Amino acid sequence: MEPTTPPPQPAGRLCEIRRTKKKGLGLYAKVDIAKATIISEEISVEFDLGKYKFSAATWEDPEFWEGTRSYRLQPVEDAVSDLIAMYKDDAFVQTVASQLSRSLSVPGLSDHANLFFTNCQPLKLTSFPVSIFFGPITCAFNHSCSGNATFNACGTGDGVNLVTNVVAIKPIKAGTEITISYMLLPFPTAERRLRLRKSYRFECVCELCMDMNPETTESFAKGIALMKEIEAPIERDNKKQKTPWLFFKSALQVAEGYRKLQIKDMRCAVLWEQCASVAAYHSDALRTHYCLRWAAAYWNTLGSDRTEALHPVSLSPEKHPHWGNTTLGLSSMADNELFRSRTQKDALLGRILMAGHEAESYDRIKPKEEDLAEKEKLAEQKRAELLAELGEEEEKKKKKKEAAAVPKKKAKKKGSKKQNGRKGAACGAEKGSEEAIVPAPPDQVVRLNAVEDREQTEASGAGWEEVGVKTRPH
Ligand SMILES: C[S@@+](CC[C@H](N)C(=O)[O-])C[C@H]1O[C@@H](n2cnc3c(N)ncnc32)[C@H](O)[C@@H]1O
Repeated sequence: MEPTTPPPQPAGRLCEIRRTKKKGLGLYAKVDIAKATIISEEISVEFDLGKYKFSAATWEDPEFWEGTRSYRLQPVEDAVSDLIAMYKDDAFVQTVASQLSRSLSVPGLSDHANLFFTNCQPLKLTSFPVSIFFGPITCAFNHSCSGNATFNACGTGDGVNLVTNVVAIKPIKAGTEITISYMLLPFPTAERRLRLRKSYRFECVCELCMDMNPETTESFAKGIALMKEIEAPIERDNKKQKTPWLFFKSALQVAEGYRKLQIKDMRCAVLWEQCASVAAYHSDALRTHYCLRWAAAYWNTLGSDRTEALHPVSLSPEKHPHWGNTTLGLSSMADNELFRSRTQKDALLGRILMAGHEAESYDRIKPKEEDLAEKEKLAEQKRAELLAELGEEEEKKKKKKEAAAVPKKKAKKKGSKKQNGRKGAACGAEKGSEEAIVPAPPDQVVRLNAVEDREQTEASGAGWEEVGVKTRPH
């Protein structure tokens, strides 16, 4: 018998809950919804996943799901009893949790554990893993491998509650089902379905999975190949000892790749934010700027107010003496008298962050020609100073040697010829004090150039990738 369609339930101004054909309940647009509109917003429950010892392995482990009542379900039970205790006054949480709690004490329950998890989303916010237990509206959004909306979790600012909002990533016509992607699924259809089955225990019936059109499949396959290609540097650097520098370098490539693929979700925002943190940590204000702008632009598209929270990222926790402090950037602004007042600083940072939705291309932050000329002049001066310094040093050493050699020379006149032939500096010293400032031996020149190159590059930011990876301390 066909299930009776429940009367539309109030879900908000823009969407309502209805019965779908094959997926139980779902959310439908009541009106035409423009891209980037916040469709729903509600308080959700946040868990510290670490506390319940859910590792990525458990998540993927078929035994975890297949097993009857095994010790593996203990974390679910713990989580549920904590839920009940924590949300005494929340009718929704109480109903779901007590249902789960009852089910959990019956053998053969992996489906119920699954029910719990299908209404949860594992997330890695900041540095700790958390899972979000969705509120009653958010948990009614069905999945699609090419969803027209995305969910997004952000703090309410009180440091306690977590808001989940669902934001349109495409224009959605009235009457269309609103779907989100439960997982990041840059895989071919068969693999996507397998992953969904393993993690969420349903057979996906979304349009992309049902679409056998070779064109779509082919373009999707191309997308995946490209995605793998762009994510390869991070994979590779992860295998090597990952350093912040390497991370930044490959993260930028990935971010650019996401942009080319027109992927616009939390991944992008988080990635740019991480890049910004790395750059800010190293007092690289220009790159901090650049990455923060991208992060802000993505969060904004997702309808998040996280832009506000980005401000602390711009404050470099530690200044590294060697790493390009610029007078233009956020790090130095943070130290400036003018910006000590919080409101002033916030206003300014706000302007900076919001100013460049279409952030300049990476190339544009390379130094201008005239800056380079100026830097070259300075480097030349520095080089001359260093050479002079080295000359003085050499002279001192030479005089010391001379003083030490005089009694020996007297004793062994023949031996002095050999000694002179060996060292240029010593040879010059013997000829007279004007010739004491001799060109440094080749190894010194090389070292000098290396120092100079690095200083120049660090100050300008040019050649950052190549030089940065090799020479910067991590
Ligand atoms: C978070 S709930 C969504 C609301 C659910 N349809 C309901 O009636 O409560 C997730 C469940 O919806 C169903 N579902 C969601 N997306 C689906 C899809 N693309 N294909 C098949 N089933 C889906 C699965 O049963 C899944 O476990």
